[in-house]
Amino acid sequence: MTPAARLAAAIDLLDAILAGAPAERVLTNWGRSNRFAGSGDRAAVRDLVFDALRCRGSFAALGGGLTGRGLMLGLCRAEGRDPEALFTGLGHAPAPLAAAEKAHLAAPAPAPEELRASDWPNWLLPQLRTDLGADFAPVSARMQARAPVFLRVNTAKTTRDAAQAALAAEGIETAPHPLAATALEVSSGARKLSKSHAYETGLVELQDAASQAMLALMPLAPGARVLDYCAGGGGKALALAAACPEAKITAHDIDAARMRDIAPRAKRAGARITLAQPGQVTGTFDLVLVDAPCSGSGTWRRAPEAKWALTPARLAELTALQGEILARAAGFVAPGGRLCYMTCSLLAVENEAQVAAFTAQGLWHSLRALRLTPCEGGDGFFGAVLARV
Ligand SMILES: C[S@@+](CC[C@H](N)C(=O)[O-])C[C@H]1O[C@@H](n2cnc3c(N)ncnc32)[C@H](O)[C@@H]1O
Repeated sequence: MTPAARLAAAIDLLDAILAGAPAERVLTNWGRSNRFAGSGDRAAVRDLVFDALRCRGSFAALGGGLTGRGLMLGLCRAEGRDPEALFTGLGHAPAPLAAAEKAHLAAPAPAPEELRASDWPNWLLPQLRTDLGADFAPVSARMQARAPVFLRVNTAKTTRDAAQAALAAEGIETAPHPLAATALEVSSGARKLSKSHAYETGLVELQDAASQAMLALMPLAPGARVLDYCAGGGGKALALAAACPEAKITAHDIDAARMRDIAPRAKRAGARITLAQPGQVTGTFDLVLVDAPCSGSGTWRRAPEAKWALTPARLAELTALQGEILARAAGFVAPGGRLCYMTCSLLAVENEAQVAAFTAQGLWHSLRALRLTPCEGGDGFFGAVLARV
């Protein structure tokens, strides 16, 4: 496919997504019904679609409208590509520019800070400005770019240097990342990863560097009993198992289906993780981790659709749920144990305010907390370690 044909495909897909269809489904269906498109084409079209969802506000403003075509015109303008050379109507290229489009593209663009702000949901802007303070502008700029691909080295099986060498031998170039001693940032060859020997034999796992940095917060003694109360696909449980192979780790989630990948992932990693059925946790634990359901605002570079789907009502539901889960999970902490609360959110209402509300009852206090934003390289993340008063 030519670059112009890829733009034309992305325009159609974005129109379907803007009409309410989920991006992943739209992309999968397009791949199935356009078998001529090779893996390079599919990846390029996917990147165009996700770039446009991430920068939806600014591309629409630059391109002249919130439509697939407006977004792709905005992308061309943001990247300094000449739309007239691509929108030619020849072959599979998008139709040539109309007079009104030419006039819009020739008019001065809004100021960069106005464009960056428009890539957040408008209703959330006051909250974000308050919560991020001086970090608002740099975080907004980071959130417009694609997230890096990070790996966690499974230190139960190998070292970071050895994992890096094994990956390089398979054409996957990486560099150590300062956020965590286990983190490697992939600089090329990311698409080879899932079929690589290093990945299949559990030397590395996909995990954001900020997520890895959060694990350093957690007190882990050999033999500790650990409960990952909101385990999902087991990212945190697996990292805990790698950091402390002697720990006795139990994974739990309200939705058993979400935990279905834990067994194969643990097998690959050589980790032992016990699964608890929803609501069937028994006993007490030295460490209880609550990686709470949240807005995911710290991960919106990777999941930009979620950014536009969040509503004030959903955020209120999530914060209420976070408080309930924290209170329930606290009941599983053994005397002298620790409760660790985490989110991948940038919003204080899900982070500091949640910890403040929990500790205000006077039964628990916060020992330490860590807040990371994409300015440190990884996703936005928050973690706090709590102990009984
Ligand atoms: C942020 S995700 C967990 C991600 C996971 N820890 C990881 O690292 O891959 C939050 C999880 O909380 C689960 N959850 C939601 N409500 C819950 C509840 N009341 N009790 C336990 N888990 C819950 C969701 O099903 C979801 O899998």
